[in-house]
Amino acid sequence: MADTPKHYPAKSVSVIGCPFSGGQRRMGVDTGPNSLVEAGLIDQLKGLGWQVGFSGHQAFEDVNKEIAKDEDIGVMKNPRVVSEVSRRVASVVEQHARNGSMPLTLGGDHSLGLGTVTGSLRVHPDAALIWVDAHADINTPETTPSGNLHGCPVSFLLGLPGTDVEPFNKWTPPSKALLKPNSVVYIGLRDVDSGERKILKENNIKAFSMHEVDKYGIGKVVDMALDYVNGGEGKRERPIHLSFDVDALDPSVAPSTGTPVRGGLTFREGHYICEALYETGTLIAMDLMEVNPSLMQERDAEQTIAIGCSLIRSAFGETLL
Ligand SMILES: NC(=[NH2+])NCCC[C@H](N)C(=O)O
Ligand SMILES: [Mn+2]
Ligand SMILES: [Mn+2]
Repeated sequence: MADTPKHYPAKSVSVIGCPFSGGQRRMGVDTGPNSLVEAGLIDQLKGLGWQVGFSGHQAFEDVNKEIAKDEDIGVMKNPRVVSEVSRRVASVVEQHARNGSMPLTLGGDHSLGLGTVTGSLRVHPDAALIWVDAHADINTPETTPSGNLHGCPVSFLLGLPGTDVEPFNKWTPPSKALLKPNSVVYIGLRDVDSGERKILKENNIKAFSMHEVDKYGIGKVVDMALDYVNGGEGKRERPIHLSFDVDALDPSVAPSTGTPVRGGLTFREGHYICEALYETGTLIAMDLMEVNPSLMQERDAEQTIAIGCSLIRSAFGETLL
């Protein structure tokens, strides 16, 4: 059991609330971070023995104001706003990680993952990415069926063909991509677009879909994922950035999210992933994304917020016994 994280000097976490919804089209996901904090997340983390830094949510008002004016580029929706927010998030995450405090980013939509993972990799260039999601979020501006950039962050992180587009290439040019295809592992996939499927195959990207979760069980899947990124059975050293989209969970468990897909992770499977990653001591950052409290009924929203908090607690050391 890890007490001090292996890649940080102390149990210190910085909570980065990102009230942002411009990577998709449903209202309300920008209120996710505040709902998680209002539900008591900060004190819960303190209760687990962490020093918690939180001084209010990121101020994106000035960027958000530009949304109405932000014309499509090709099929991309809100490209300038998404790019600017990711750019800022990358530098905030980077600063906290450099100061020795683990960034915990609360979304907001998953386009924010472009920023969080970029920030992590600037400080921990050898980090691997574990992306827990119903979706692969690896569309490029050429393959995206929706134009919603929350379906694209991983392709930008990898600098795939098609991502050399303005305004993203101004600050994160594909030629300087920090993430390699063999440093990514997916868990929970079940809604992958045909263009994404091709990208996953061509780049040989490791993915455990719900089919593998059913076949092997979550314990084995997480072990295989960790063995893969660490390059050896039982090796647990490599820094890991966990990007958790709450829609990885089944909609019966986490209903208040913008793109729910049935057949997802159970309550325990979701928590198990977080617990197992905590146990390795190698987590260097976590994202909890796509909690949208304004969808569904109030009871559903409360349930989803509560689960967001408990997934985070599991990743920060809450145990059952
Ligand atoms: N982060 C998410 N919830 N992504 C959903 C993406 C859905 C679809 N693949 C798209 O590109 O539009
Ligand atoms: Mn998703
Ligand atoms: Mn996602």
